[in-house]
Amino acid sequence: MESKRIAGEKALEYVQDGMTLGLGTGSTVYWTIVKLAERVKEGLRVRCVSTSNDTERLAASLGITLIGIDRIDELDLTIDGADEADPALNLIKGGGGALLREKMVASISKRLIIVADETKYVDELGKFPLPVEIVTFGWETTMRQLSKAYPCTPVLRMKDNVPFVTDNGHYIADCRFTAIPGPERIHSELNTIPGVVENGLFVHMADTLIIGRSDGRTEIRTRGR
Ligand SMILES: O=C(CO)[C@H](O)[C@H](O)COP(=O)(O)O
Repeated sequence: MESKRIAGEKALEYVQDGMTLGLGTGSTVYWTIVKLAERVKEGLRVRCVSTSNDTERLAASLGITLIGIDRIDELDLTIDGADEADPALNLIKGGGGALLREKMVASISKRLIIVADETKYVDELGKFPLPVEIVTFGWETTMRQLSKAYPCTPVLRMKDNVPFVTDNGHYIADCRFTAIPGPERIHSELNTIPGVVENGLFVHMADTLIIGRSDGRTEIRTRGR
């Protein structure tokens, strides 16, 4: 928890007065949001777009100003978490089920900063099952299509013994790969399968990765442009 807190709070150094921000989802960005709320109470002026109902509730409860995504064309900065990040800063996201809104928000952000503890930084993506958001209609068919197209085993995500439903009313298929050596190709191909809404690969999207270490230090990695 401490390394998540360190990473999450460090991201505040990139936030400036007057910015419009994207707020990610999860237990690391939680610390960013709590710290942001402290700064807002001290007078920082920001407007934020949230990536999930959970984040919206948290941010609103802490007095952060929220606006709908449709009210803006571009965000100055989005801060979000990740389930895995590789040296090229490609990511697996969606462990919390918010990948669709997270990707939409990231796609209109001038800069995407990822906050994560050191366990998330990997040489190659793929140990964490890749979350794929799928429509509920014909979900078993979509899962069969996924396992025909890729060397992966899709498992329907469950919560409290019933299928987990995303904020958008969809299911999640967690796809177990042994490795994802070519994330670019898989990322674009996956979304061509009918029934797939979006997948949790974020390719060439993150600009900066803030890694929180268990020894209390942070490490910053930046994507080469
Ligand atoms: O992608 C996500 C939610 O959809 C999260 O950012 C990801 O799962 C990381 O979460 P945490 O910071 O709790 O480890």
